[in-house]
Amino acid sequence: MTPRPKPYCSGRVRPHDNTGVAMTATDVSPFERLKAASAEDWRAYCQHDFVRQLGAGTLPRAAFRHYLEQDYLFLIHFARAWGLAVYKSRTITELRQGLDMLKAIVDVELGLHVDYCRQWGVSEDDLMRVPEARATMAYTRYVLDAGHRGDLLDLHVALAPCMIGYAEIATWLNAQPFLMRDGNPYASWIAMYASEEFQDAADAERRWLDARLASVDPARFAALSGTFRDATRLEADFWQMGLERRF
Ligand SMILES: Cc1ncc(C[n+]2csc(CCO)c2C)c(N)n1
Repeated sequence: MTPRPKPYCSGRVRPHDNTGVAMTATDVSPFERLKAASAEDWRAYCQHDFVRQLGAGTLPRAAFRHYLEQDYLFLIHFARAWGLAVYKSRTITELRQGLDMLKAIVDVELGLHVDYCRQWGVSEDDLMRVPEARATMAYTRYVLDAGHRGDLLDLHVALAPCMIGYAEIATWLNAQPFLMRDGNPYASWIAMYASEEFQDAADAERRWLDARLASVDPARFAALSGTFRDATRLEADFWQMGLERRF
């Protein structure tokens, strides 16, 4: 699959545009500034060994199965997080957005996940019995707590590494020379997150965040950056949990 062009610039400030007028840091989108504030953690998450091995086709199948099992539990808690987004909504538009995400996960994605797990030798009964790993608990409960303590923006920022990270990971993988293009057992996983539908959803989330972040003051931006960094590190821990098959 051909990677799509990035909707935003890379996060580095271009010194000049073609008018010859010096550009400032404000030319970088607010979401890119959020990423830039956690650049090393973001890179460690998006370019984690789990991701690299998945792209190279060398990831042990047992590690991927362990990840898929935990991801089933993860999805259930993410559905709850969108339920919380409904509760935290102040407008009908926000409420409908949360409801649509909640319904998409409950009515569609969980079913697709069960089907996909079956292809990997994990039955629905197996999924029902999976004990929750600590990394799954830590990440999902962190996101729910960020939403409980804060407002809808705090919740969206905590959800951003999930919503946007996977889209960036798929785009990045498709551009890597180490990508196994033929016969990669993980090709359908990469293709799903590289799909136009998924990339469009990530773009919509970037736009939502850019609109909200544009009007926050520096202290609030710093606090949100902390939430974003925490959630990003918890995503990296989730990969590591898969790699080590840890509970
Ligand atoms: C650990 C982990 N992080 C992110 C995703 C991707 N993801 C899960 S739910 C959702 C939004 C609604 O579909 C997205 C993008 C995942 N599967 N597992």
